[in-house]
Amino acid sequence: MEQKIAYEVLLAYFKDGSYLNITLNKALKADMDRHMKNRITRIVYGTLQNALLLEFHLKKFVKKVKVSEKTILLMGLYEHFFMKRPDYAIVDELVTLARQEKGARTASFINAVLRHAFLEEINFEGLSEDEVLALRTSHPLWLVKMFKKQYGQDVTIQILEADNAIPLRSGRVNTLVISRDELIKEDPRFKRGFLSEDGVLFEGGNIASTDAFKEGKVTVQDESSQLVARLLSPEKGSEVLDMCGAPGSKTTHLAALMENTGHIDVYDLYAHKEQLIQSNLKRLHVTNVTTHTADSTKLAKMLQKQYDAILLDGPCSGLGVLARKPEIKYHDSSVMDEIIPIQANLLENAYYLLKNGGKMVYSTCTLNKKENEKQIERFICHHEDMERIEEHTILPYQYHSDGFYMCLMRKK
Ligand SMILES: C[S@@+](CC[C@H](N)C(=O)[O-])C[C@H]1O[C@@H](n2cnc3c(N)ncnc32)[C@H](O)[C@@H]1O
Repeated sequence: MEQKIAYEVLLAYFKDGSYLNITLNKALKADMDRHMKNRITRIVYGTLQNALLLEFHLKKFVKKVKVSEKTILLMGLYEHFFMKRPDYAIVDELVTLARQEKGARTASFINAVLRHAFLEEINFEGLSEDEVLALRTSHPLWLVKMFKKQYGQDVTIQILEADNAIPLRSGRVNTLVISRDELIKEDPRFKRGFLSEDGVLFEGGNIASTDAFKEGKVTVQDESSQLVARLLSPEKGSEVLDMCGAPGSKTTHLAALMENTGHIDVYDLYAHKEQLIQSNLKRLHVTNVTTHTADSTKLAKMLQKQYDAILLDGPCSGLGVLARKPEIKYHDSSVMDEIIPIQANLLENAYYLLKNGGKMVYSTCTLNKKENEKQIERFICHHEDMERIEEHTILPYQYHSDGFYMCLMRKK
């Protein structure tokens, strides 16, 4: 049963590029046993996080496989090398799965390949140090080289290893409705987080299936992402702009910090995403926000007003969230080059929309310094009246959280 569910989630990713976290959350039913949910999650995430390494080993035994066969074989190799389950149990379960899904011929093929592949260790002979590191941690070589250049060898190794950890199930208590202590008392499956003062960690599977979530007492948000709204800390009663807001995690946090006073305008490029923000506003009892669909690179020309506080949590390469979204590391690196000028353009718009004496936060969930520190250095260079107040990079291994960059600035 577990193998079949994990197989279906992984196959949907390998075949159609579906979002892993969305298909997995749909597959984990509320009435499933907690240990079963954990095992399925581990097989799904572990297999995809380690896919480059597992494919490297697999290529020694088969040259061409169908996507359904590849999915089963990678699962088997993951369970053998990382979960250390007995080989006979892995083969038995996966051969049965292959027979049910694809018939007797596929089952005997899977049986033969797994038995051979389990007999050998993974062999990196003849590869460079960087190539071995890239394969061992299943990251593309360009990314390993980029991190090494920007962070040095030791930090890079820790980042790459943290990218292969199973992410925590983190949430943010909605202080408009309940305090963190009260929530934990109501449902003891929630524990205090250790990074954000609004953070909780959940040990019962999917937070979105709890009553607390449905009643708007808690929302799904990584703890490092929760530090962003607190860094901006808008005053009660102030005018706030959130330039890239969907699905609204930080907008709703800003609203909670403002205790539903003042006003927040939130924008996103896509109409369907504006609806996501609206449904989160409703669920989380937020009443001081107006949503808009527009391109925020054109906002300074469109709007006549200026704001006391601005959040720019824009598009980025997502290299801080590889544990949660391992599929990102297999994307083409050219995406990054396209994003950098868009981020610079969004920053320019933020500058013109900010009042003198106003504050803004620029944040990303990436660790690429060209999108973070370097982007802000260039921005500040162009605007002498902008002052950098605080800048933080959270690396994913430090708190078992997403990696995040955030910078608080003030306009003089
Ligand atoms: C990192 S996500 C924002 C997450 C959000 N702040 C939250 O905490 O839930 C970046 C968002 O920027 C939006 N976006 C990208 N380009 C944009 C643009 N030119 N104008 C407005 N929104 C944009 C994307 O649709 C995406 O929803």
